[in-house]
Amino acid sequence: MKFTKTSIPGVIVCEPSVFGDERGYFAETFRKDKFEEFIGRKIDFCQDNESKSGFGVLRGLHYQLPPFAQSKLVRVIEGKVLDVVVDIRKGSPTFSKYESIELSGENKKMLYIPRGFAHGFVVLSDYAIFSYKVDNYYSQEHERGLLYNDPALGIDWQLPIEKLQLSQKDKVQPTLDQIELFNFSSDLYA
Ligand SMILES: Cc1cn([C@H]2C[C@H](O)[C@@H](COP(=O)(O)OP(=O)(O)O[C@H]3O[C@H](C)C(=O)[C@H](O)[C@H]3O)O2)c(=O)[nH]c1=O
Repeated sequence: MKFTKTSIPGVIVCEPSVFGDERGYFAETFRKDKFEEFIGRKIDFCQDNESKSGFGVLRGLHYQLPPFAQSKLVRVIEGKVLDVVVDIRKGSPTFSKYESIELSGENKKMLYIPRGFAHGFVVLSDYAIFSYKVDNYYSQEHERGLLYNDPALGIDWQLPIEKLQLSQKDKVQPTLDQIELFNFSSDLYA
């Protein structure tokens, strides 16, 4: 497993070793020991999620408030997405900054997203099967959103707006200046 830092400290690209042979391939997609060694923190993922979406579907930007804040390890099993994370931790040196990366069944890249970030993705292939681990359970009461095209974020989703397909909920999410932020200083992992 290869770990690579990104422009936002704490957001990490993970690339598994893929062992191909005449039958196909094998890859270890998660190793708790190696993962914890690199991020320097214990991690206890407690829930796996999977979603399938067609071309142009944009899911996000979503996060959960404490005490149900979630860190995520996300990957694409089939297809290709542009994955986007936004730092919404008040006081963070990278507050309001975003990082984006193409994740695909082909490149097998994964992204580790710490607590304190809004997350979303847009599907760039005909369809994509998206799979991810979270370290806190789903809590509808603590679920929040951020408007995907908030001008304050300036996210390049790579597709023209007319190609995008969002849920009604995601079309009307609040903007950065309206949402309840995380505190960079508080320990989100207590
Ligand atoms: C997230 C979640 C949802 N649900 C139920 C709630 C709804 O009845 C249904 C669809 O939920 P939603 O439209 O919020 O699904 P997504 O738009 O894919 O939400 C996800 O989108 C972005 C990419 C994220 O990072 C979050 O993990 C998550 O918010 O699944 C559950 O039962 N458990 C869950 O953990």
